[in-house]
Amino acid sequence: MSARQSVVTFYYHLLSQPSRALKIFLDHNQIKYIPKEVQLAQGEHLQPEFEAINPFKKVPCISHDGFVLTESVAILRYLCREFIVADHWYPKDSLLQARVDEFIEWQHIELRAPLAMYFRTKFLMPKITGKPPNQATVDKMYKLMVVGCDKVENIWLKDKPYLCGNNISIADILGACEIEQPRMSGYDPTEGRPKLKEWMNRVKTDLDPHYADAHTYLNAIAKKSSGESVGLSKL
Ligand SMILES: N[C@@H](CCC(=O)N[C@@H](CS)C(=O)NCC(=O)O)C(=O)O
Repeated sequence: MSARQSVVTFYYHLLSQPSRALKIFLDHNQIKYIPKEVQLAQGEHLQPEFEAINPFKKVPCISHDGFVLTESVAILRYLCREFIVADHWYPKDSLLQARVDEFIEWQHIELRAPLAMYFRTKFLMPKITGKPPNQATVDKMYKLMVVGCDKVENIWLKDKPYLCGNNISIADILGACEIEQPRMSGYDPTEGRPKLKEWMNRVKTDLDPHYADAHTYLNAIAKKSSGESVGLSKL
């Protein structure tokens, strides 16, 4: 267990993919934390009080015994060092750890960027601004999103049950939370991708009830015809 005495203070919002990944990891590993939901729709993250905590004005971030850390990947690695968690989450073995790092580095640009941008341009910004989406941008993001999801199906999951080998790791939590995001804008990456679908089910089974809990709000939006009739008061 951590040498530090205080519990983690966790700033998050559940429509944020990396926030969900962190919440699932904290809950699953029974790491005590004080939850601080940051109301993005109300611009709470832009207020001086939050800026004083995270100058980047984004979620997630944590504060642990006065040590503030941003960036979900850095936070997950920190938690794996500071708390007693099973080795498979971020293996100490150099080669196994390198495989986890390989996915985490890859996913920022090739998975997270297009999936998040598709969600943002097709669903989120029209909701916020009341203006129709820029179709050319939506189409561009759609194509990149399909390429990213195909790479998960055909390369990352080609011959192994989890993204980085035979065991679940922080890569799987981060990856699964990204894959969930475009469902809110009407695109389900598991359709037509059997390996990805099986892997998502495997990850959910491993992490429930915490996985389902973190995705309650997202599932409600995804269910209602791409969220058209769901308000974003909690965003
Ligand atoms: N690379 C960061 C991404 C953080 C990020 O982009 N957070 C988004 C939500 S997913 C946010 O807070 N956006 C608010 C804004 O940009 O105004 C991480 O992985 O933690």
